[in-house]
Amino acid sequence: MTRHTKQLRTDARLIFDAGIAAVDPVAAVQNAVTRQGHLLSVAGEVYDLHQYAHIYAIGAGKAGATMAKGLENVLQDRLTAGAVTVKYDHVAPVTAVTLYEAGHPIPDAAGVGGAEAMMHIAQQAGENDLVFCLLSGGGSALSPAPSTGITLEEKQQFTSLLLACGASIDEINTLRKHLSRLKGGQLARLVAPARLITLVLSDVVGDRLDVIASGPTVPDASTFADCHEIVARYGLMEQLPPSIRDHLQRGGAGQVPETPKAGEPVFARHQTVLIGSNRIALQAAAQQARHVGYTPLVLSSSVQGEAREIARVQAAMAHEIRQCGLPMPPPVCVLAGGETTVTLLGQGKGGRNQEFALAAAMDIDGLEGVVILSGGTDGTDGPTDAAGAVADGETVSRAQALGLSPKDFIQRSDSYHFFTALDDLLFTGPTGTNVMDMYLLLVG
Ligand SMILES: Nc1ncnc2c1ncn2[C@@H]1O[C@H](COP(=O)(O)OP(=O)(O)O)[C@@H](O)[C@H]1O
Ligand SMILES: O=C(O)[C@@H](CO)OP(=O)(O)O
Ligand SMILES: [Mg+2]
Repeated sequence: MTRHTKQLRTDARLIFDAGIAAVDPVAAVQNAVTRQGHLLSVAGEVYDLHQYAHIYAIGAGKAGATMAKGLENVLQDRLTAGAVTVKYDHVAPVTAVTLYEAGHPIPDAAGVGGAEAMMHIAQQAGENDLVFCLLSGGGSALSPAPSTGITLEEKQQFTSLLLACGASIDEINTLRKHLSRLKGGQLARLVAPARLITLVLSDVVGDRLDVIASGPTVPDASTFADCHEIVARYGLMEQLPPSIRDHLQRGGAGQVPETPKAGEPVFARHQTVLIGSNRIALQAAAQQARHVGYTPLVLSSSVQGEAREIARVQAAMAHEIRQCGLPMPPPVCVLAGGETTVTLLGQGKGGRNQEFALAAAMDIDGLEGVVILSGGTDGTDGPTDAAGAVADGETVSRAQALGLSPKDFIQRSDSYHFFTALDDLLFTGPTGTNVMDMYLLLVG
């Protein structure tokens, strides 16, 4: 006897929400940073607040406002000032910190204003000051500080080129770091000699600190030589705006200083803490799954690849569990996370999670007691107002009854309208956090 699909759907949503709650930036900051009187404890290290004249908060990222809020809750009147850039509308009620709302993924003039405010604070912070840097996904586009000679327009043009060429976030950010005055550890140079604590919410597979938001406060292992390789690999040289080509060429010839490397004294007074990640979200979701009666199985927080292909793997697991109880008998909740990609096929509307759910629906057609939920933890999947979508074994037959062909919708990259018609989009609203996506499979 399988659990009713409706119950599975309710449970899937509960499990997804528990994952998101675990990486809520306000809570995550307050878990990592605690205060007792004048003693501040940051992931095991203790700071005596009496030793610091001023405490500042700088940073950038989609979760910047909620991270700042968490820090204000802990530091209260000890926080002197701050400048944090967030994506438009990703705000939270903060008092000491000034929020700059700016464009993402293409940087804009508002972002330049935020980056300048952040660099100003970093520069004026002295030996007796403490600077918190709050970083989350989106931080790269939200902190444009083009190297001398490069205009914002050129950087915008270049960003569009980069995002469309198929390069990985690691490769994209290697280039960004070498065209910036603050990325790739250069912000740490400005903060020194002040004490620096960086709090990071990871939105990249592997949680690499030098990749998230282009690692403005950590050592950068990449070089101008790497930039040249990437430009060659994606055939970008001809399309580069002239100032950018010139800058990379001068960098390659040793005429522009490299980003700071590991071991440089600039990182001596620096602590970095990863406060939230996809793995942390999955673990909390798994706990919730157990709580509502499923055996949880966390597969991986590092899923990457074409959304519609990854979805087929999850659907295949559904078949195996249903048919022969392997790798575990129902009720089971298989959890995975990461960030897929979508090769667009048409002009429709959708996101990688909606596409995932649509592809999964086609493969679990007719299966009883199976629900698949795919959702972005930031609450916005692609250029839509949905976080993702939910599919079950009846999704395809319900669509067909409405005269809709799932295959046509996939071919038009129009998963949003497919799930709109079925009323199966997943809505959370902007969550204030951002640790990539979660893929849940429930077999009851
Ligand atoms: N019609 C569509 N169908 C499926 N995916 C889409 C569609 N349009 C855009 N996307 C995908 O949405 C992604 C951007 O999603 P978004 O949630 O804004 O990213 P992030 O949260 O990582 O910044 C792009 O990688 C793009 O491939
Ligand atoms: O800011 C960035 O560099 C990346 C990774 O952290 O985030 P996003 O893909 O959201 O722009
Ligand atoms: Mg998103």
